[in-house]
Amino acid sequence: MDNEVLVEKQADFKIPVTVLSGYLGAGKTTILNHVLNNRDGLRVAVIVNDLSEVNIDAALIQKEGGLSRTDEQLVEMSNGCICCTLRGDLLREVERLAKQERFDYILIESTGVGEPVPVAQTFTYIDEEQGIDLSQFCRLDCMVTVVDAYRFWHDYSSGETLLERSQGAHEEDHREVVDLLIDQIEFCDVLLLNKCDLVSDKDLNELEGVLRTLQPRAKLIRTEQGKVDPAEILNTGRFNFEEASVSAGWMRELNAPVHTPETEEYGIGSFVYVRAKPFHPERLMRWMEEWPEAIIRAKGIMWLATRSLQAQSISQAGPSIQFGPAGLWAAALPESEQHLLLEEEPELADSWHPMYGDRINKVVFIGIDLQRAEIEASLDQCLLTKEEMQQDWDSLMDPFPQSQQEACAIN
Ligand SMILES: Nc1nc2c(ncn2[C@@H]2O[C@H](COP(=O)(O)OP(=O)(O)OP(=O)(O)O)[C@@H](O)[C@H]2O)c(=O)[nH]1
Repeated sequence: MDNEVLVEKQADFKIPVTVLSGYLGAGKTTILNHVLNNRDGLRVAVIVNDLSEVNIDAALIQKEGGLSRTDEQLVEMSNGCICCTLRGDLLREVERLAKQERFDYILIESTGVGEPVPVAQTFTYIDEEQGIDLSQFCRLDCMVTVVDAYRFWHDYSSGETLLERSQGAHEEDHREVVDLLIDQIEFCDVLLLNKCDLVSDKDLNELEGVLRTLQPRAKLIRTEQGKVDPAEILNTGRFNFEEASVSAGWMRELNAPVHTPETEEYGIGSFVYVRAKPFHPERLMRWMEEWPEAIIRAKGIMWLATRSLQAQSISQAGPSIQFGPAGLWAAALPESEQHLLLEEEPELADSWHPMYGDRINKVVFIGIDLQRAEIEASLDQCLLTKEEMQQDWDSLMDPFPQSQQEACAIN
């Protein structure tokens, strides 16, 4: 390569970044150490985020990761989470490391309670407040989520909040453990199913089927003691914000014109419930209180008869059911705005109801051995009857939360 080409190539170099997420104890540090010990001469800068003051993971990596003290660097970010309170610090730290032009790679271990989307946004959007555009120096290469194969179902069905486990990122952190697990799984490029040594083949196959349905785009790799080929998570070129944002299984199902059934071997399946009729709020509430156990994940929008202006969103994972306002229906907008919207989104016009416009119930259900006909029939019972359709909908009782602030767990 002549010198000019080489200089140009170096000027274009953007340091690749891999982010490891995954619930507490899933095996992130173990994986990081394994990758560092097999890094094949790459000069790596590592950022380790810990919620507590004492960064134990950093100490372990320092001891076991074999980083060269002269050529490489370990940065500890403690006492907060890089997806929220320490986001600004992450921006500045990555900018500082990238500008040194000493490293070939940046590896980040997020806290176990960190959400991947805000971390990915840190690399994708210009931060106006700090005037930093990380995309000038870095290229987010791969978002990795580590899943603990042994603890998954336990954590999934525990019904506990992070605060109840004393794992909250702050005193107001009311997130449920299962919602965090699902957020981490639904936004990633690679899923590492770790601790496979502790689970039978049959259970692993079933869990793998569930994870693939929740997250069809990511590459799924089984690991034991974090032993993964570094090439699977470094310099993969897999990250793409737009693709990752719409990669969740429920979103694909919702947008897929034709539903392709998953493998039936473990009875894992999904379907979309679509009805252009509103729900009777009290009957729907009762249905939700008796939520069928076979449903692992549900997500979508709902139309309550008492709320003709606003769509409601529903998001369920295990015992956690979140329900709350999701914005105005297009049919509730002034006519001029409606026209503009319909011009911009012609597919909205295709499904426009002459009386109710875009108001609709559209919910994806993912589960094991889902009794689709039964679920649909019982939900149909919660829709307004023919007679109720003619009555005053506003006079119905509505037990659901009224505002976004009130939006809460139903169970
Ligand atoms: N049996 C078994 N144990 C594992 C495996 N991977 C990691 N461990 C153990 O699980 C525990 C937690 O592993 P870590 O790598 O510290 O997990 P982490 O995700 O970094 O944990 P936090 O930083 O607390 O979120 C340690 O005791 C590991 O030795 C595995 O594949 N099998």
